[in-house]
Amino acid sequence: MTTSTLDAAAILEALRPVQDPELRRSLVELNMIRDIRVEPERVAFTLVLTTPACPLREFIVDECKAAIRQLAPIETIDVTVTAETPRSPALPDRQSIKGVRNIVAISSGKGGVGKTSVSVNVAIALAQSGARVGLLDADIYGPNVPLMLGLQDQSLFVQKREDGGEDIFPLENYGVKMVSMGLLIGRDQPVIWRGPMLNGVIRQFLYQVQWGELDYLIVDMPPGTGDAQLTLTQAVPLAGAVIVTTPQSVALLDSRKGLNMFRQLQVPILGIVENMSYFIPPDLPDRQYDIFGSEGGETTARELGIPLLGRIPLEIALRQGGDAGKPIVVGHPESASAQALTQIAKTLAGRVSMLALGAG
Ligand SMILES: Nc1ncnc2c1ncn2[C@@H]1O[C@H](COP(=O)(O)OP(=O)(O)OP(=O)(O)O)[C@@H](O)[C@H]1O
Repeated sequence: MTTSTLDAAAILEALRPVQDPELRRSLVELNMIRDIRVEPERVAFTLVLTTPACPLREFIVDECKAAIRQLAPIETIDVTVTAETPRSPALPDRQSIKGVRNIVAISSGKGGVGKTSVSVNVAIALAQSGARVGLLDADIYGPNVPLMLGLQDQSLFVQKREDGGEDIFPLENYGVKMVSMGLLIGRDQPVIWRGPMLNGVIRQFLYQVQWGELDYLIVDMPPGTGDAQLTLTQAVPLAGAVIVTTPQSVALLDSRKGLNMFRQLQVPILGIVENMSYFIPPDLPDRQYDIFGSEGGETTARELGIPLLGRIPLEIALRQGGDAGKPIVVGHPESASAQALTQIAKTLAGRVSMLALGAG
């Protein structure tokens, strides 16, 4: 079959009924189909997704090919997939960070639930998908991000500007740019900052870092709902917040307090991540033990009307990866927890784009 009777306009019309499954709008109307080329016996075009981490990439490509083949039985259809991540809307009383399209807060009601592990692995998984990613470790009470990224022995480069201000340059590993309050404060210094002083530091920190162009800035928040959380939430326009819980704490009031804070400040809740959901023994990786029951996260998410972004098993390799500065999505991408984290990153990216395009 040749393509002699076809032109780019015909291809575009054939693709018009194909919808973005999440946005439920035509790919053509969303300007996601570009650069159509019709050659003898071959059609090629570029598909511009709304996030490099699109969870439905393959599905959309297949739908496009099927739609074109309904028009004519063309064997060779080459689709070049790229992405342009939309920018979260600006808010009148909040100051955006230059070059940063979407800021995502990772929070938890209490400490030790795995918030930092989720932040680090999700950031790397997004970078692995091709996104430009930054990670801001704002958890001054447990600044473990540098350790988990294998950057604990480095120091931040701070440069004085002519106007008297300072520029802070992020460190980078596994494709993720990172700054940590911990690196700035110094590891041996006790964190004695309170209220106003801490708030000033957080603000300085947000706007002085030279991130460059980022699709996502992941912020590892301090646990709970204190001053630091309020400052962060009120300073920058957040694309949304993720709440990390464990099966035991998911039903507790703690995490609901966090939800209420974000709701009151009009920050969209992107979803709940249930960590340490079940146990996978290292010597029997096909087994899974639901130590705490298996319904908690799902039930709570449903009750609260918030998506459950995913459940991450308790796996020794996850802790070991964090301790060794080689997070599990890098060290053991085949493991159940790495796959859960990668899927969470994709779902999250999809939600952020949906909200940015006003389709939440
Ligand atoms: N799914 C998991 N499987 C195994 N170990 C885990 C898992 N999630 C977290 N951990 C381990 O639990 C400990 C606490 O995790 P992490 O530091 O990510 O939690 P956090 O909520 O950020 O804590 P903090 O409040 O201290 O910042 C770490 O040693 C981490 O490696």
